Amino acid sequence: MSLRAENLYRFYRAGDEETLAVQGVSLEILPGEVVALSGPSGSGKSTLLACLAGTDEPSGGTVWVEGHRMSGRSEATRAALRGRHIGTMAQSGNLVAHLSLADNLRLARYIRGGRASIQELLSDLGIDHRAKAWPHQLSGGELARASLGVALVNAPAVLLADEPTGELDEATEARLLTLVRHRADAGCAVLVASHSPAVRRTADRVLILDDGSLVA
Ligand SMILES: Nc1ncnc2c1ncn2[C@@H]1O[C@H](COP(=O)(O)OP(=O)(O)OP(=O)(O)O)[C@@H](O)[C@H]1O
Repeated sequence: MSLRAENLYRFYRAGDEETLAVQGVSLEILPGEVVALSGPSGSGKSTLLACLAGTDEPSGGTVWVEGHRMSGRSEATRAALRGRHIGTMAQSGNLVAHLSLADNLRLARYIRGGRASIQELLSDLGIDHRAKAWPHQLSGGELARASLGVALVNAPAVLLADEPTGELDEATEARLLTLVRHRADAGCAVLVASHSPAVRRTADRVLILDDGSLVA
């Protein structure tokens, strides 16, 4: 179970111009696996992740999460499925600027119906001492861990991360990847889109996208 996609396509159309960002991608991510999604800039990684998360709708093909069909459903249904089963962590972060770190986590927990202890989560992430800080007061590494906290607040079955370590130094990246690995060991299915060699080394498998198609 966890995450499965079959024959996904995503076209973008702007006037006469058409971009085929994802072409015939099939994949499955199982509980306990960390899978890296690699590929050159513009190869379709973010587009594929958005289709898997249900924030975008594929032009063709099907996505299932925990056995529920995600694609071809209304936006509200996709949002409900995502809230229940998927944690997402994006390049641009996922924190509300005018709330403290702890309040961000409380808000995410409220929206997604989780029951996790915020204190415990902050302490697992090693940022409990920053609970009252606002996002702009956090370092890059703290911000990345906070974003991971928001993604994990309802203990999702699937974690989808888009370049989560892009702006981190090596030590901070290693720390974040250890946290991700612990979640996988607890049964989460993890897919991380990244250019980073450290992410590829941490992963159990590496998928490579080229021009929208999986080539490995
Ligand atoms: N909203 C959009 N409208 C039109 N074309 C788009 C849109 N979003 C992405 N594209 C195009 O789709 C292709 C795949 O883009 P995508 O962002 O998925 O690649 P990526 O592998 O994540 O790139 P990067 O590693 O640079 O983040 C690119 O050619 C991009 O220009």
